[in-house]
Amino acid sequence: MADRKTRLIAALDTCDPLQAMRWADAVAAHVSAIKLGLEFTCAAGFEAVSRVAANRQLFLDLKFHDIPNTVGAAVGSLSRINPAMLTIHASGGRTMVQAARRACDENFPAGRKPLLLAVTVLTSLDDEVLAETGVRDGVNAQVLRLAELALDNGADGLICSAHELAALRGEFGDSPVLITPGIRPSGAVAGDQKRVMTPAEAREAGADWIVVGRPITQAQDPAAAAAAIVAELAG
Ligand SMILES: O=c1ccn([C@@H]2O[C@H](COP(=O)(O)O)[C@@H](O)[C@H]2O)c(=O)[nH]1
Repeated sequence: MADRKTRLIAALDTCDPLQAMRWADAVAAHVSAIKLGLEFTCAAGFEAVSRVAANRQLFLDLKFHDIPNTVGAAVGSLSRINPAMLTIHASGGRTMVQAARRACDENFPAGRKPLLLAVTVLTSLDDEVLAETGVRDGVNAQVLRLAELALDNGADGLICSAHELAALRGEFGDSPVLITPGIRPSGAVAGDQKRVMTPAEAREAGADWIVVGRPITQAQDPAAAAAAIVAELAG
C-alpha cells in the first residue's frame, strides 16, 4: 500500500453562517479542509459559502444528480465559488459524469480545477435499504460497479464508506482519491450512518481523507474533538 497520509475534513452541517464560521475557526488548526453541503448552502446561500470558505480549502458537497446538460451547467457555475473538491452521484450515469468532467475542464482555470468526486453508495445505506431501491446484489458490488463507471468517465475520486476501501484499492490501485464519510471515533453515536468505521480503521484501509461532522460539531469542544481525531490518524 502507498505511504499515504490520511487527512481530516470537517463537515460543518448547520443552517447558521455564524455557527459555521465559529466551527471553521475552531477546527482550522486541525483540518485540511472544511465541507459545506446541502444543509448549509440551501439555508444560507452561496455568498455565505464563500464567506465561510474564504482562505480555506473548500469541499463543496452538493451531490449533483440530474441530466448531463443540467449537471454540466451547475458544475461550471461553481467556478465562482472556487471549491477544491465537489461531488456528483456516480449513479447519474456515464454521460452525466462526462458532462461534469467537461465542465470542470472548461470552466475552472488551470491550477484551480477542483477534484471531481463521485458518490458511490451513500454511507447511510446498507444492503437491506439498498435492495429497496432495486439493487439486490449488495453494497459492495454496487460500489465497485459505480466506481468503475465514475473513474472510467473522468472522476478524480470517489466517496465511499471505509468498508469498501480495501476492495477499491485492490481494484483501482493507489491513484483514485478515496474519501470516506461515515467515520465515528470509538464510542460515538452512529446516528443515521450505517457503514461506519473509526478514523484509525479508515486510515489502515486506505482513505486519503476522512469526513467527520457531528462527532466534531456536536462535541462540547469541537477543536479538541478534531485534534483527537488527527492524533488518532497520526497514531
Ligand atoms: O455517503 C456519504 C456522502 C456524504 N456524506 C456527508 O458527510 C457528512 C457526514 O457527517 P456526520 O455528521 O459525520 O455523519 C455529512 O455532511 C454528509 O452529508 C455522508 O455522510 N455519506
